[in-house]
Amino acid sequence: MDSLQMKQFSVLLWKNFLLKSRNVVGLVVEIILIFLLFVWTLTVRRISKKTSISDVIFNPILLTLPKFLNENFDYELAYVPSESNAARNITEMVKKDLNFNFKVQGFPSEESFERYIKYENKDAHVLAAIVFDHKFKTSNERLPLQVKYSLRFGRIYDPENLFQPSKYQKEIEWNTSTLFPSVPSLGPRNFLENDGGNPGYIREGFLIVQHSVHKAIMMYHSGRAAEDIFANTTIYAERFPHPAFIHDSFLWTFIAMFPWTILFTFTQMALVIVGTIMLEKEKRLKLTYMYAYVPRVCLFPAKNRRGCWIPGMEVTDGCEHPEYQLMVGLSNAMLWVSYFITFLLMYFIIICLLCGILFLKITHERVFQHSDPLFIAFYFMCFAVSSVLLGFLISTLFNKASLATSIAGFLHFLTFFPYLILYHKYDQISLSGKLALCLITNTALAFGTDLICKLEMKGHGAQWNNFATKVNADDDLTLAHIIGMFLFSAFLYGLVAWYLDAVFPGTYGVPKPWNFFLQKAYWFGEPALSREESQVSDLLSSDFMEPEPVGLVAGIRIQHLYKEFILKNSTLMAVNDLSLNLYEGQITVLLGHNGAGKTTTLSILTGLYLPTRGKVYISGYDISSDMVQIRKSLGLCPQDDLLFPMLTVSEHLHFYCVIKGIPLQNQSRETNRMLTSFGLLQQSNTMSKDLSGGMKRKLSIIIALIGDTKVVILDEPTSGMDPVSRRATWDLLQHYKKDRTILLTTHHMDQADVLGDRIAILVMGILKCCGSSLFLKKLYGLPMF
Ligand SMILES: Nc1ncnc2c1ncn2[C@@H]1O[C@H](COP(=O)(O)OP(=O)(O)OP(=O)(O)O)[C@@H](O)[C@H]1O
Repeated sequence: MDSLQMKQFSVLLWKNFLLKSRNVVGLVVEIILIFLLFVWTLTVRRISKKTSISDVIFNPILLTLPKFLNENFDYELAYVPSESNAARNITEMVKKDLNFNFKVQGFPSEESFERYIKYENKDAHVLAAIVFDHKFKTSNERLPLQVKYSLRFGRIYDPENLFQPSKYQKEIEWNTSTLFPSVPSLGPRNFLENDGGNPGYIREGFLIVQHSVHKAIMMYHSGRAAEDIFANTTIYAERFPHPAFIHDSFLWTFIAMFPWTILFTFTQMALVIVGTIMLEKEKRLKLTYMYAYVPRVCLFPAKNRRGCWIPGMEVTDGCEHPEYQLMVGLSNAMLWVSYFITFLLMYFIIICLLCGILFLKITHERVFQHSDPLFIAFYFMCFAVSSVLLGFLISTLFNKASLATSIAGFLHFLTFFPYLILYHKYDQISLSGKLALCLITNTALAFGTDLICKLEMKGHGAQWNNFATKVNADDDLTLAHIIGMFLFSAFLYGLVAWYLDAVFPGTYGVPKPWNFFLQKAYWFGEPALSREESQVSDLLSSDFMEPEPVGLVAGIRIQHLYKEFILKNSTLMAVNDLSLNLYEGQITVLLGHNGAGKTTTLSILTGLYLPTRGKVYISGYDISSDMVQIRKSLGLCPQDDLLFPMLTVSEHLHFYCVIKGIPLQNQSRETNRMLTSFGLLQQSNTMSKDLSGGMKRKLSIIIALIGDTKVVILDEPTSGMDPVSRRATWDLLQHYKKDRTILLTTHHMDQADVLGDRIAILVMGILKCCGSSLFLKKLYGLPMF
């Protein structure tokens, strides 16, 4: 970045922050919205009390069969494989040990047992199946000494109604694949229940059946010796005692609602990012609405001044102009970076508020007790980076603001769904599966907030020194992974957005070839050699074209220019084979009725539209390849005033002086000269929203002329001015035309007559005649049309 670019970038940020600071009401509204979202978090914090639980000593429990077994009902003990006598004998011994009238039934394979359960509706009948993991070659083959088996239990049935699954159905999942509960706790699990509660390894009969199987296997191998050992043995189960601890019911509620709260908190930002960029793209503003998004967002749709509904955005009047910032010489990269920094700053403010709510002692207890606020802020900032770039990506995919914003809102919630759907299967997902899911920003956010809550529940909190360690032994995913995935997905989103923005810039803007990134010129710029050396022209000579002036340099050369618009069922040739030279030191007026093609021609000259065919050279540079170079000396006054309503006249001029590279020491001389010339000196501290229509036009003309602009394009510059101001402006334009190539459009004959050194008349996109006012008067007589 050279020093001019540094200055341009700083002035962009200066402008954004200045505008933001003047929109205090909007900022307050946003803070209130965030605060409302978190009021309920604090309310839950307030109503959920911490309880001190004294040390817990559990009573021993005699292992018995489940209480819900009903004597009058047929229960079964199953075994696999049925052809093994050893398996059958052991199951019979288990039945005898349990002292219950089970029917013992064998199955050749585990699959056949499953079929029996599923298709013969026997799950209420089978208490357990003992599945031996051995290949028995003959039915009399003995069990090996090292026995491998598994116990399979059925569902719990309501003791009152054996054919109805228990209402605790969900809770009986035993999670046998994990060593620890996925949600950790400071105290013992289900500390009020002697038998450990759910999963019901004791109360559902698992321990007693397991003990009986072990007893049977030992007796099978050791016979009497084992029988003697067990003859006078009674088995009790007793949970470990636990020292006193603090039970905080809040965290149990919070872990369920925190990802949701975070999701809603950032919804507005997701909409704002896409909505802002899309509006600028759709309305050809790129950047000029930037001031509007910060404070003036709302949760409800708003209407812009053209009556279109924009979800969640309030649109400000007065700043519509085709990619103006690019046209006056800012680079696309600089615009994106300034978007990025400004949005990131917005996130930063929200994240600071969020951290304030999480870490300040607003109620009797802080929401987070153990985590490091700086780490949490860093974590959310990494999310913000990813989220901003995802917003950039979405905005490059669409051309319509309303559609893109709706889809962004929809995607914001949709991308949270993988977390919701997979929440109960979380333990079964491999690390690589989790990392793949973390490519979706909101899913990663939800996984991460979940981990933060778990670390809080463990009493460690999320800290710089533990963010790369596992939260529990069964979960490989750490906060370090999540942060890494935020940054990686941000990189991917940014890469795709950059490519799409270049190749599909939308309705306005010049698309680059698909392989632009392979071209040296993209990275190192076009060599200055592309500057046109000769000014040989093949303009048509006819009775309607005055011969070209001799000895003048053509600042703009248009050659066989065509612009075709594809409409629904037809095509429209807005500019048709236009060839024209515009000379330095002259004002060339493009005259034509409404719809003649004047603005379209100007739009091509400024790089807003790509020509369908033809060439245009400005200061010797080809517009198709050297637009960046051309824009450095281009001044533009668009048909609609491009002004920031909340900036004063002098702030506008400072902004554009810096962008045009005018040294600071010359700025006040330059701006004072211009303001005095145009009679705006008294209004220099007036905000542009308070200027009259004519004054706004004058300011737009000053912006076009300021700096070393060699080529000035003015689209109906005096529209809306009173006759005196018009006359004064004409005089000034005559004064400023020296060394400049000025192109001006109008439909007013008198303006063309007074101002135009040469007048080109366009009719339905076709150049009908071109020459001095005198030449045209001779040709047509008065009035011309
Ligand atoms: N983006 C577009 N898509 C389709 N048609 C367009 C587009 N822009 C302009 N046109 C059409 O091209 C023709 C020329 O329009 P243009 O705006 O260049 O005329 P103009 O001479 O500037 O008119 P005015 O004096 O009213 O501004 C018109 O018929 C217009 O409807």
